[in-house]
Amino acid sequence: MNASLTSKYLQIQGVAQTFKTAKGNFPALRDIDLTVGKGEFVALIGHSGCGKSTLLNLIAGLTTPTEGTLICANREIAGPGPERAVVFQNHSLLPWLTCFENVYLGVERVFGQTGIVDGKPKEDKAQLTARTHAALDMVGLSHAAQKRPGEISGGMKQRVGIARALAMEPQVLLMDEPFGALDALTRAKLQDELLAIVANTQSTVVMVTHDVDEAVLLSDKIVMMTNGPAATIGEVLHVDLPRPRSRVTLADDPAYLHYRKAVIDFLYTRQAHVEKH
Ligand SMILES: Nc1ncnc2c1ncn2[C@@H]1O[C@H](COP(=O)(O)OP(=O)(O)OP(=O)(O)O)[C@@H](O)[C@H]1O
Repeated sequence: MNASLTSKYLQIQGVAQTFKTAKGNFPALRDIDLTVGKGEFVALIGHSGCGKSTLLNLIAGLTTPTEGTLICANREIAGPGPERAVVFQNHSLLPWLTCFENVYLGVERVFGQTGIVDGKPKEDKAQLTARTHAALDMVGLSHAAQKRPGEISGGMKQRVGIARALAMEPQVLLMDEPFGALDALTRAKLQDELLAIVANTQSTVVMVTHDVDEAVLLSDKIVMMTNGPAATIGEVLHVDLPRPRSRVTLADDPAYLHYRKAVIDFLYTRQAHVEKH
């Protein structure tokens, strides 16, 4: 892969999104320009309603922009694709299937179809099963493969959602507040697991979060968004902390505290949220 494609793997150019509502047009996003390099970890942070999920959905190809273009690996994003997998906050597992079956479903869709998918030929059942087990193993859930979502904890369900996305071997992992609904300890554990997995898979990640510490700990770039309506990118903070990162070591690292303060200043001083009544 050439250097220019590596540094401009994901390109968002002049993107705007306006929704048609009963009360007329609602401009959610305007003038979004962003470049993400291959293997970069990017956090989208901003106050509630500023358009983080709207931007993520555009990258996922679940919606199309009113203006502008999104490009992934030199190709315009025209819809969802197996190279971009999404992990939602509420894990969205099918309750009647086991953890194994929930992951297998996605694996089969990407690698089990007849014909050539993403340059790879069709795989047989044994190969699909092996892929599924490998993904569950990566998130430490081999022991729960035969359990149904109703029989496991929230953190475990979230892990299944991550395993399902990872099993598709996506080039880009899109995560919409994946740990938002979890308690602080489970959240910390999954953040550490995600750091290790991404270091291993070299995936490009775009993650929506509300959590300043999560953004600084995980990211290479923090994209800070202004308040809506017509939200845009206020500032991009480059986080140059060496990897692997340890939350314990970083807790009193001056560079970490500097990045943390920069995000807090942006959110609570420059973009102080004004509640609308
Ligand atoms: N389909 C839609 N139709 C109309 N308005 C929408 C639609 N989707 C989102 N919006 C509006 O666009 C704005 C951005 O929404 P979005 O969900 O992207 O924000 P967010 O930053 O992800 O919020 P949160 O952090 O609370 O999840 C909000 O004002 C929302 O009400």
